[in-house]
Amino acid sequence: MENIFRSDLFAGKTVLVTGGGSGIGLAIARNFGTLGARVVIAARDQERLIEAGQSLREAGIDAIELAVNIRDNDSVADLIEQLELQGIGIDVLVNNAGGQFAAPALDLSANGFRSVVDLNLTGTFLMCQAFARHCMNRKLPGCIINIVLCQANGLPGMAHAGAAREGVVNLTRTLAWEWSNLGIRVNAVAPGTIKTEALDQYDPVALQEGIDKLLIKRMGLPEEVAQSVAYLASPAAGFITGTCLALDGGEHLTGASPQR
Ligand SMILES: CCC/C=C/C(=O)SCCNC(=O)CCNC(=O)[C@H](O)C(C)(C)COP(=O)([O-])OP(=O)([O-])OC[C@H]1O[C@@H](n2cnc3c(N)ncnc32)[C@H](O)[C@@H]1OP(=O)([O-])[O-]
Ligand SMILES: NC(=O)C1=CN([C@@H]2O[C@H](COP(=O)(O)OP(=O)(O)OC[C@H]3O[C@@H](n4cnc5c(N)ncnc54)[C@H](OP(=O)(O)O)[C@@H]3O)[C@@H](O)[C@H]2O)C=CC1
Repeated sequence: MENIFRSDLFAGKTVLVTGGGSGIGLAIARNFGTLGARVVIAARDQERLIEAGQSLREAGIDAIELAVNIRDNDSVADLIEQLELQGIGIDVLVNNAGGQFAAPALDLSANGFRSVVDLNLTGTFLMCQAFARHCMNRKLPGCIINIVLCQANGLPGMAHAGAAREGVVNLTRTLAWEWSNLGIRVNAVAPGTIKTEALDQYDPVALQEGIDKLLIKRMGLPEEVAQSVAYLASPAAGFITGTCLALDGGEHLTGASPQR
């Protein structure tokens, strides 16, 4: 996919992408790297992360891998501490790590519901808070982009994820208010169905039914998400905060297809 941005747009900037070792997160990291940024990719699976980091370096990108479990406050604090010890300042945080499983609401155990809220909502909050403190320490502005899900019309078959991600959209607005005085812009991107390996765990028939309902009848590409995120982090979006950009072929109008 053609990159519409200037190749030195993020020169001198460092971007931290959670879940940057795979799928959409890796595409986001690669895109920022291609536009001149140093990228830090962070997730749990070290083997996958190192492989992803190597692929970025082979493409000439300055990339660093670090471990984090965003559900664990100590792990999040440790990530930021390691960066600060190495003298690495983060300018842009992309909260991409997340996920869920499909299950009817009546079948969800309390622990299953809690684990998805914990990952997607609490984990995102912990990363945002640690980043805002990091910006305060540096006395520099910052930018947060939260990757959510298209959940505007409800998310049948994924009640936990819909609730958690709607929570992140509201959190995005609230943090935009609270941290405006720190010069931190906070926005979200809500992708619809995006072609990544992670989709293998969903019912292909249900996915196709969703695509058939769309106004733009195809899956989105990770690179399309990456370019939207780059736009929101760029000076061109300097007047934008507290928004959620739908990147979903119209799914926010047509409604989600029930997952089974
Ligand atoms: C259209 C699609 C668009 C979206 C695409 C994407 O998002 S792509 C991205 C796609 N990538 C991903 O989605 C990957 C991300 N997924 C994950 O990281 C994890 O699976 C997790 C956060 C969902 C749970 O993490 P965890 O370490 O806390 O897991 P744990 O093992 O400790 O279980 C906790 C509770 O959850 C329950 N439970 C778990 N799985 C299932 C299931 N399949 N079924 C039913 N229940 C399930 C489990 O039984 C337990 O409850 P119990 O028995 O004690 O009452
Ligand atoms: N593909 C799609 O259609 C859509 C995806 N999304 C969202 O976009 C994001 C990326 O999705 P995609 O690339 O497709 O799927 P992936 O499963 O490849 O990405 C999820 C990433 O999150 C990381 N992650 C999960 N749990 C944790 C944790 N506790 N701490 C740190 N990192 C964690 C994973 O790495 P590791 O396991 O190594 O920790 C992985 O890299 C997810 O939030 C997903 O829900 C939203 C809409 C649609």
